[in-house]
Amino acid sequence: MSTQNLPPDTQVLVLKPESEYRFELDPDTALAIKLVRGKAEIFGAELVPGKYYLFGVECKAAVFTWKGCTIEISPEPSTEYDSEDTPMRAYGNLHIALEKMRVRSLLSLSGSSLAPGESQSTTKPSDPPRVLVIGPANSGKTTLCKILVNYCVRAGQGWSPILVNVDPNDGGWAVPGALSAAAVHDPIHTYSAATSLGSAATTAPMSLASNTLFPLVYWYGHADSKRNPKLMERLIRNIGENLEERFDQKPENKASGCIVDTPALFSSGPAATAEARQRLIRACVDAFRINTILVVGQEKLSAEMKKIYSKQLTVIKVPKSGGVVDLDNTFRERVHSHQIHTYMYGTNIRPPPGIPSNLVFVAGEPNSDFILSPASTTVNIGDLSIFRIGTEAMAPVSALPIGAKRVVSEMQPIPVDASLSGSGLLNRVLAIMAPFNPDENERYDEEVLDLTVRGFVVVTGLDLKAKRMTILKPNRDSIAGKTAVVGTFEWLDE
Ligand SMILES: Nc1ncnc2c1ncn2[C@@H]1O[C@H](COP(=O)(O)OP(=O)(O)OP(=O)(O)O)[C@@H](O)[C@H]1O
Repeated sequence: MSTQNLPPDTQVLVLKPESEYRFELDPDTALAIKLVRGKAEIFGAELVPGKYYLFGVECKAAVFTWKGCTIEISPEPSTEYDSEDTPMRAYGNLHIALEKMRVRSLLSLSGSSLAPGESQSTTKPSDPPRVLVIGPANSGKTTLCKILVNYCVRAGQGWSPILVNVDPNDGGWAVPGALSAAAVHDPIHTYSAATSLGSAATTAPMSLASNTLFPLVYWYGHADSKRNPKLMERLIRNIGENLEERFDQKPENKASGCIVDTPALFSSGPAATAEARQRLIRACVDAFRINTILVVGQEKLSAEMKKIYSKQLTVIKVPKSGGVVDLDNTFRERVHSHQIHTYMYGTNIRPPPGIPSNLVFVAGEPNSDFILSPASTTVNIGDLSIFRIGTEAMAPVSALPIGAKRVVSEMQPIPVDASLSGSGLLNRVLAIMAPFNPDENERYDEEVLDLTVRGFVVVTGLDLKAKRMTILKPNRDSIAGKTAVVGTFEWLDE
């Protein structure tokens, strides 16, 4: 192919059928990819030919093709290679199996007695696929969830599966520390490490954009799911209880089922964590009425799951992709900071040189659609009731005097006085919660744990003398009179 009219530093790559081009971006670098021939997809989301797709914010991803394709890549990223060894055939088969469950479920929900080609004896009311994806750290759990959800919405059957993210390290559609769920109608695009579950429009749930997903969000407040397992468990159950009533329950949506992405805690680990792991898996299985567990790339975990659950549900071991990148803690911390920045400011990736900005798209949409402008306001400290949940205020058990018991439980909401110098609120992310039950008789001590999140703000300034604090928030809504919960995430607006 002629490279005469191509932007500088552009390479043209021909991919063989069932192979993929993998890339990893360094900080502050961007990449544009254009599909020029054939069909290609990124984690299940199809690329439209002729458009430049833009990637940034340390994105790591792969362009996969079933039948072969030609792509243009500008400029050359520091890490890139192509591979014919992918687990996509296994993932595709998995999708077909889940699709069959959806069709059977829809037929049973719409009262049809027979599926084409099925005899009376095999036709019985069927559950939609409710899938739990577990596996070790960096096994590609989130990526597999995305691929399965994307294949589902691309099937052209009007499905909208619910994607649940109970990995607080990931942040889902909100900020890190959040657990969330959303009904997905359109493919999820991968373009930045800060938005692993897609669209920037969803990173500011308090603002409205035309294509906004409306996630159901709960606030855990920490990156490590082992930090407060009881709280994790409670929030997981809360999401499960809310799913039914929150999302549209027309038959196509109900039959679409759900896919649950989990933290790496769920893989093997020291004996001490085994019980917590089992409890969290059990919480997910019960809360989402899971009927299929997918174990990514770990034989031992898959054997363990089969032993415990094989009587009640299907356990399937799925291969790990060789392309999954090992993400270390420094990278994850950087990503957390990018995620909070993205929540406030949106995504603004500068196109590589030579590519006109009007021709580049982020996730298939104009670049400018992804830029948000947050508001900074100063409020009286007393305008906001702030709580933290148990653990952070607790001394470790080993530090307590012999015989002494904890007086604060992991689940106890503790009021935080922002006017005290040691409040620790400066630069902290706060979740602004939905209102308490207006009926006084329905109120209870730990109610704040069960409230959903309306949005997130960051305390960017504290003036103890004037008893005022400066808050950065993604929109102009007033926060006066609201309740907030603080976790352990800090962020500097640089
Ligand atoms: N085939 C691939 N080619 C290139 N990069 C990939 C591929 N598959 C996954 N990745 C990247 O590898 C990284 C880790 O993958 P992913 O987040 O899916 O793993 P995980 O098991 O969910 O991680 P965690 O430990 O956070 O639970 C992500 O940045 C993802 O985009």
